[in-house]
Amino acid sequence: MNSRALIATHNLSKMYNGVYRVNKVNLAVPEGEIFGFLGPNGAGKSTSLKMLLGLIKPTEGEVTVFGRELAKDRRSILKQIGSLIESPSYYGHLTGWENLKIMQRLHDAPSKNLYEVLRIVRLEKQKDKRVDHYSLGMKQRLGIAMALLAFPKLLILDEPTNGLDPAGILEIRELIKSLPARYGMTVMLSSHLLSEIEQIASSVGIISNGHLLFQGTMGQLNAKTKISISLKTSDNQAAERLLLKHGFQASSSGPRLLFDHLDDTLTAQVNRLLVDCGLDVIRIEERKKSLEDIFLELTGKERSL
Ligand SMILES: Nc1ncnc2c1ncn2[C@@H]1O[C@H](COP(=O)(O)OP(=O)(O)OP(=O)(O)O)[C@@H](O)[C@H]1O
Repeated sequence: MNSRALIATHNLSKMYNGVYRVNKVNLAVPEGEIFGFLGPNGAGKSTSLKMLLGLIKPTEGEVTVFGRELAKDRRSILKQIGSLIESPSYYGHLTGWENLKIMQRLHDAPSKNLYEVLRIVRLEKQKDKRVDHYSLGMKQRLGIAMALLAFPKLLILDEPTNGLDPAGILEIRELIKSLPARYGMTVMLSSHLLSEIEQIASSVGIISNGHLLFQGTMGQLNAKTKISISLKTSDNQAAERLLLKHGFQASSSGPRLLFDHLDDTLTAQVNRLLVDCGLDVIRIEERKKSLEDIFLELTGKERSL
């Protein structure tokens, strides 16, 4: 990654009851990006995020944020991070405004920020309602407003769209996406949904069973999706032998022959070779390995270890 890593971890690990739930994770979250931390339930996302925020102590490894070691400079680092981990904490009997006011004083943030964050999360009209009477989506937006109050350089959000309805998800997604350009923030957020990360993140880290399996830009992850040509003939075994003689290696057998890296010209050549040798070509299909396939492949492999 080209830009500076705002968060970097070195062999970050956490053991619970003799089992490593986070295992030698080396994260590099680039500045100014939205970094999606993706993994199935129980993969170790929340545990990792809690270590980044100094909420729990790593069993091993180090966390560096803004180029400074978290263990040595905890207070000043945490002052510049906004976060929402698990459900937002608030006083239900107080209004949204009163809750924000408490946070604003705690953070020593300018009071004009109160209006600004309310506007960003679109809670201006409900600010005088008791939070007990808020919908789940409103509570989540209040949580994000609290995390934004001091306009931190870094925002860490654990499953921010969890439990929201589709309209709420869309709204929060658009809001988060606007933060790097509008306020120069770096955002790290976790999700167990590939579709969510795909739509929001510019960089991604994939974790499963405590291991970081992939880290890079969304473009690098997308580059792993590949097109293959699937072939069905009147005699697949004969076709496979014939094509191999001409330098075409099938990547998998079964009812279809699969070939990687066949462009249009080579596909036409394969077709001609088969027909010329008296083999009927019944189907030629293009198959694209989706991101979902790759995600399942990555996490599935890990599961079977
Ligand atoms: N305090 C704890 N004590 C013991 N085990 C824990 C503790 N916290 C988490 N774990 C275990 O560590 C593993 C990772 O949990 P974690 O909450 O980090 O996963 P996650 O990726 O955030 O998934 P989810 O989305 O389901 O929360 C799980 O198996 C969980 O049961």
